[in-house]
Amino acid sequence: MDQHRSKRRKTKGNDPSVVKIGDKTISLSAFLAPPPAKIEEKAQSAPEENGPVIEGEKEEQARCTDEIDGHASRKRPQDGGKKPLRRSKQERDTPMLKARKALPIWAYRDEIKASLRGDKDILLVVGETGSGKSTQTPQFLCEEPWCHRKKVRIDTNMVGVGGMIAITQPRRVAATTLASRVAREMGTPLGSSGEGSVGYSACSYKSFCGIQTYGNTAL
Ligand SMILES: Nc1ncnc2c1ncn2[C@@H]1O[C@H](COP(=O)(O)OP(=O)(O)OP(=O)(O)O)[C@@H](O)[C@H]1O
Repeated sequence: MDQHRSKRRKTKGNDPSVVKIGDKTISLSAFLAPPPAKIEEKAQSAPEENGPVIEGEKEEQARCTDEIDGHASRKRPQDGGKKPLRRSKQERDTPMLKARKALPIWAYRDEIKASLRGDKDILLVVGETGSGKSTQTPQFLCEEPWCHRKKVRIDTNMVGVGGMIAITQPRRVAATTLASRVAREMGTPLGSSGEGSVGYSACSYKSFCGIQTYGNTAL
């Protein structure tokens, strides 16, 4: 038994990569050492191992200064081969924001916002059905400083004015659907429904949007 075992496997000297089976000596060094080409390949891919970069993200990193909803996102200086620059979750476009950006009206958002600055009070927007007039225009405008709620003095009283966008829809179902859609796009909960009107409290600027059917009073 001992003789049989010693015949099966003997190593030569202290070299662990050499195995002796019977009267044959086999060197495993070629199998144990990684091939040189692979080492080179690994060295090249090493920086990516610091943090996997999602496909297309490199491009996005380069476009880090892209405007998102009118706010320029932060851009970090190139750090010479350190960890790849990654955009935070908030900076990445959500599927909803991507869908908004794909609407025809998105390209005109700056023009729409600029048109109502200064002393201009009225803007008529004409666009195809589904181009984003109802869902997007209020979201563009509620970011404007003039749309924010302000306190003004009337006689001796300080009163809050502005901070409201009223949107009319001819049918209650249409109003509810629109309110629900815009609330989802803005990431705000739907407001409580008042009698004969539907509305949602909107956006972090504390503006308020009321979506109404004709004939109802503003929220
Ligand atoms: N409730 C909803 N669910 C899913 N997508 C919606 C919803 N409401 C609107 N959308 C999407 O938003 C896009 C813009 O809709 P919006 O109502 O703003 O267009 P519109 O220009 O006002 O159309 P219309 O002239 O018919 O009122 C639609 O094309 C659709 O893709």
